[in-house]
Amino acid sequence: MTGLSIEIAEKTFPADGDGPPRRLYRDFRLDVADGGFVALLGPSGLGKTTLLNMIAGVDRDFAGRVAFSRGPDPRIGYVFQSPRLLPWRTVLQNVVLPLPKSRDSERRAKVVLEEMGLGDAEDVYPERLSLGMQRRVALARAFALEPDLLLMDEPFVSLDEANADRLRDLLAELIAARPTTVLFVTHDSREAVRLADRVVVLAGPPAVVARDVSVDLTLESRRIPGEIERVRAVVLKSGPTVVPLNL
Ligand SMILES: Nc1ncnc2c1ncn2[C@@H]1O[C@H](COP(=O)(O)OP(=O)(O)OP(=O)(O)O)[C@@H](O)[C@H]1O
Repeated sequence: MTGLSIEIAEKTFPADGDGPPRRLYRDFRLDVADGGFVALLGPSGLGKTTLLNMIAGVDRDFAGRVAFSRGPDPRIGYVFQSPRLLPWRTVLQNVVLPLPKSRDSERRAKVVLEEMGLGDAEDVYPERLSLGMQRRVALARAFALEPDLLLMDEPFVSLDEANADRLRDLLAELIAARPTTVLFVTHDSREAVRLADRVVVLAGPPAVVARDVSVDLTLESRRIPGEIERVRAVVLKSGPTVVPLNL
C-alpha cells in the first residue's frame, strides 16, 4: 500500500479548434492516506480521468508533482471506464500480460481468477463474455498485480444495479483480503458511500474540493440503505456556493 499526494499548479489542455483552452486544474491538491479508499465525485468533463492519468504517470504534461509515501515507484493498478481487454487474448492471457515476467505470474493470475469466480473462463476470449464478466476480468487483472495503489475510473458503469452490486461486494471482499489504497471515480453518490471511507466532491472548473466527507460506516452498515442515505445526505448537502479560486 502507499499513500499519495498530488499537487497541480496547472493543468490545461490546449484549445480544440476555435474554442478556448481548457484549464482543468489550478493550485489543486489531493492527499490520499496509505490504505485509504477515496471516492471522487464530480460533474462530467471536470477532469477526474485526467487526474487519474496524472497520478498513474500516463499524463505527465502538467505543472506539479505526484508523491507516494512508500517510495517513488509503487505498483499501480488501473481499472478503466471500459474493460479494455485484448480481444485476441484469452481471459488468462489478458490477466497475465501486465504482470512482471516471472514463472509465478501465471499461477498468481489463476489464483485471482479462481477467487473471482472466473476459473472456468480462463481460456475464453473476451467477446464471449457479458459486460459484467468482462468488468470482473478487468478487476482480476488489476488485483493480480498486487497493487500498492488502485485507480478505478467508473469501473461498474453501464451495468444493471444487481450486477454492479455484486461487483461492489466483490471489490470490498478483495480489498479486505488484499489491502490496497484506492482512488475511485464515480458519478454515483450511493456507490461512493457504500464503498469508500472518504468521499471527495469536486466542483469547478478549474477543479476545487467542494466537500470532503468521512464515511463512518462499518462493512455491515454499508448494506443498510438507511445508513447509506444518512451519509449520502451529507455528501450531497447544498452547502455554501464554492467559488473557484484563481480563475
Ligand atoms: N487529450 C486531451 N486533449 C484535449 N482535451 C482533453 C484531453 N483529454 C481530456 N480532455 C478534455 O478535458 C476535459 C476533462 O476530461 P476528463 O475525461 O478528465 O473528465 P472527467 O471528469 O473524467 O469526465 P467524465 O466524468 O465525463 O468521464 C474534457 O473537457 C475533455 O474533453
